[in-house]
Amino acid sequence: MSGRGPSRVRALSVAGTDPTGGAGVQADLKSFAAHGAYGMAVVTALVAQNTHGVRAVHVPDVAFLRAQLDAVGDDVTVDAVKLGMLGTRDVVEEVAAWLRRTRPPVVVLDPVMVATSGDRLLDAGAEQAVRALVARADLVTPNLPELGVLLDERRAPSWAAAVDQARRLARSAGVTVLLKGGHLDDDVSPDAVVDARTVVELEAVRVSTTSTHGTGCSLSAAVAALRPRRPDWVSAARDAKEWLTGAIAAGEALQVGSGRGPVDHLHHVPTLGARAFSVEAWDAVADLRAACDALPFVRALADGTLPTDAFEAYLHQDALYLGVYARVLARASELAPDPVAQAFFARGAAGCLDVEAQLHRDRLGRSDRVHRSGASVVTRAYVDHLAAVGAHGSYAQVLAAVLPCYWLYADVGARILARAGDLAAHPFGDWVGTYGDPGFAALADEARRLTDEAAREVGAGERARMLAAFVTSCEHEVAFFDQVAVRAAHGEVDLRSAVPVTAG
Ligand SMILES: Nc1ncnc2c1ncn2[C@@H]1O[C@H](COP(=O)(O)OP(=O)(O)O)[C@@H](O)[C@H]1O
Ligand SMILES: Cc1ncc(COP(=O)(O)OP(=O)(O)O)c(N)n1
Repeated sequence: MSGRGPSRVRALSVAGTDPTGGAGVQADLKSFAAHGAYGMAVVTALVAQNTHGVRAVHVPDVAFLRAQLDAVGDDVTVDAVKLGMLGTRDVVEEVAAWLRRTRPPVVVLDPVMVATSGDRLLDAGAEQAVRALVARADLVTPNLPELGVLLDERRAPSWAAAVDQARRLARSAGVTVLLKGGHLDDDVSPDAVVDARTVVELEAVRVSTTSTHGTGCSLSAAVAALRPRRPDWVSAARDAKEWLTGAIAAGEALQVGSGRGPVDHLHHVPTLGARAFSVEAWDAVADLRAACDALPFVRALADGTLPTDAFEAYLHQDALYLGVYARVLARASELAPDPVAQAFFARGAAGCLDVEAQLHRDRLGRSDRVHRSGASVVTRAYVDHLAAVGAHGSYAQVLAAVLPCYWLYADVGARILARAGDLAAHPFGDWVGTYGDPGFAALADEARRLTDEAAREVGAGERARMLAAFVTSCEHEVAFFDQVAVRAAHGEVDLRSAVPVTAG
C-alpha cells in the first residue's frame, strides 16, 4: 500500500433503492462517482418505485442491516457517510448505534420522509428517532417540509421563515444545516448553509423541468463526497449545488421514464460511450442536407446552366467569407491540443487564402463585372457566427462550427461532380473539380476525425453547444448557396445592401 493515503474519498451511502436509478443508493453512487469518490452502499430498504412514484417497500430485518454495516466497517476505512431513506424506527436506531460504534469523520443526514410523489418513505412513528439522529450528524439536509417535522413545527411559509427554522435547528442539535429551497414556489431555487452563527445563501436559478427526481439524494451524496477534500461545508455545498443545477438541466435529455425523470449525474463528464459526434451531428442536419441538394443554385451549378453572373456573385461572396473562415481556422490551430491538429488547421487557413482564393482570382479576374461590394447580409450572418465562436468558443466548439464548410462542400461537391459529367467542357469545371476532388474529401475526413476526437473529451453540456454550433453553420451554408443564386437567376444581383466583412 502507498504511504500517501487513498487516491479517492471512500464514501458510503446508507439508503433505500430506486430500480430506475434516479434516487436512493443508485443516485448516491452516481453522485459519488461524479465527484471522484469511491462509492459503497448499504441498503436499508428495497423500494419498488419509478419516475411516477412508489409501488412497494420491503425493509429487511435489521440484523441483516447490521451485517451489511459491519461487513463494510470491519474492512474499509470510511471517509464520509451519507444517510438517506431509513424507513423505520428500528433501522434509524440500528444506524445510530453503528455511528456510535464507528464514528466516521463525515456524516451527512438527508432526513428522507416523503417522496415528492407524496409517498411516505419513513414510518410516522420513526420521526422522533430521526430527530434524535440529527445530533449524530455533521450536516443535515432537509427540504422545507422535512425541516418543519424535525422541529415538530409547521412547514415554514417563506424562505426567511425557513432560514430561521434552520438556524434554530442548528443551535438546538449542534449540527450544520444545508437547507434546500426546491419546494419554494419561486423562479429561483436557493439553498443555505446554516450553522449556529452564520447563514450562507447559495443562489441558483430554478430550472424549468420535470427532471427533479432524486435531487435531494444526489445533492447530499455530492456534499458527502466533497467534504473530506474541502475546507468547510460552504465550499462543498456550493460546488455540489452548482453541479446539481447542471445535472437537473441535462436531465430531460436522458429520456428516462415518463414521470418526473432523474437528473444527469454525469452531465459534466466526458461522453464516453456516446455516438461519435459527427454521426449525431450528420443525423441532426439530414433535412438541411436534403434542402441543400434541392437548391436551384446547386442543381444549375451541377448541370452547367447557372448564369455566369450568378456564379461570379456567389464566388465573390465566397472570397469574402474565406477571408474570415481562414482566421477561424487559424484560431482552431491556435487552440489545438496537439501538433497534428495544429498543423492541419494552420494548413487549412493557408489553403483558404492560397488555393481557393486563386480560384476566385482567376474566375473573377476574367470577369467583366467589377465586384467591389462588401458582404451580403447572408454572408455577414455566417461570418459573424464563425467569428463569435472563434472569439468566445472552446476548441471543440470552433471545430464543430468550421466542420460544415469542409464536410457539406465535400458531400455536395461529390454529388455535383457525379452529375456534372465531363469537367473539361463544363462551364464551372474548375470549381466542381476542386470541391469534388477526393483530396478535398480526405481533408473533410480529417476535420471530422479531429472534431470527433475533441468531442470525446467534453461533457454533455459542451457537446450540446458543439451540436448547436455545427447546426447553425449548416443553416448558414444552405442560406449561403441560396442567396446569390436566387437573386442572380432573376437578374437581381443586388449587393447594395452589402456591408464590409469584419474579420474575426
Ligand atoms: N427546478 C429546480 N431547479 C434548480 N434546482 C432545483 C430544482 N428543484 C430542486 N432543486 C434543487 O435540488 C435540491 C433538492 O431540493 P429539494 O427539492 O428542496 O429537496 P428534496 O429533493 O429532498 O425534496 C436543492 O439543491 C434544490 O435547490
Ligand atoms: C430510496 C429513496 N430514497 C429517497 C427518495 C427521495 O428522493 P429525493 O431526492 O428526496 O427526491 P424526490 O425524488 O422525492 O423528489 C426516494 N424517492 N427513494
